[in-house]
Amino acid sequence: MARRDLEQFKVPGSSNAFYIPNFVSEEEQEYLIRKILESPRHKWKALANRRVFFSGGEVSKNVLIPQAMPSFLTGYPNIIGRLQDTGAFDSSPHCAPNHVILNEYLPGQGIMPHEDGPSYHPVVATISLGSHAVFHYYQYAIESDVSASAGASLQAGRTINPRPVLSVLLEPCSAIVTTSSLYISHLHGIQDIEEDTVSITEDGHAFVAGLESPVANWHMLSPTKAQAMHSGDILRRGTRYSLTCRDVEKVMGGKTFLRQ
Ligand SMILES: O=C(O)CCC(=O)C(=O)O
Ligand SMILES: [Fe+2]
Repeated sequence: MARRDLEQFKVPGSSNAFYIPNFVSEEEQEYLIRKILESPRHKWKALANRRVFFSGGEVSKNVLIPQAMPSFLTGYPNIIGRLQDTGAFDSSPHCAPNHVILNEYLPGQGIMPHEDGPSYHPVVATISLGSHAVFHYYQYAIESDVSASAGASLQAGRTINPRPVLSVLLEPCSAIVTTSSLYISHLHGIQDIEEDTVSITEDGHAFVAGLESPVANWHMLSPTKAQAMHSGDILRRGTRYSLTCRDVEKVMGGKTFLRQ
């Protein structure tokens, strides 16, 4: 696949988020989901609100203990190589993701606002399969800002401003790349609801019901899907798989460990 210029996929309203629709084809999506479902049951870890499995190894104390990735990531359809071709990992230590967390969400499941933490180089590429998600980026509240703290949740003792700074609609087959400060100093999450309702203003801006923040990548969605959507349309969630691909900076057996 030809090298893609990430700049053309920049999400309006942020210089650190890039949305790539149709990153994989429908056929590739079908194949990936089949391979994911064929993965041995013991590889999955059940969490309170989703199931996960780790590819590329385990991360312990910020260090990756590496293991081979499954061929659906490195062979056909070569997700890792395709991500390298975006240039997103050009300045990461291994110039490619070496760790992939696969998440499975059933309708009604989500992920609380969180940070991905310091084990990783500050770039994450997330591929969505099987269903859409509305993905929000949040900021910590300034403690003196009383109105922002109303209804806010806490992460590691810090208050999160409940109003997202950026919201994007992730279509099945898409990739979103989050970098720099949006990775380092922001949080991200997906609400645990069964459906998302889109409202569209007369001037063509889309909002997700219940949230003040607009869908920042509305004009980047696959034309057929976005054009077919009307105000008040309900997007029912199905089972969604996400492949979250990152580069763990320190790898066991890597240069740092070989040095005597
Ligand atoms: O499923 C997603 O899109 C996000 C998952 C996530 O944030 C994570 O695995 O850290
Ligand atoms: Fe995350």
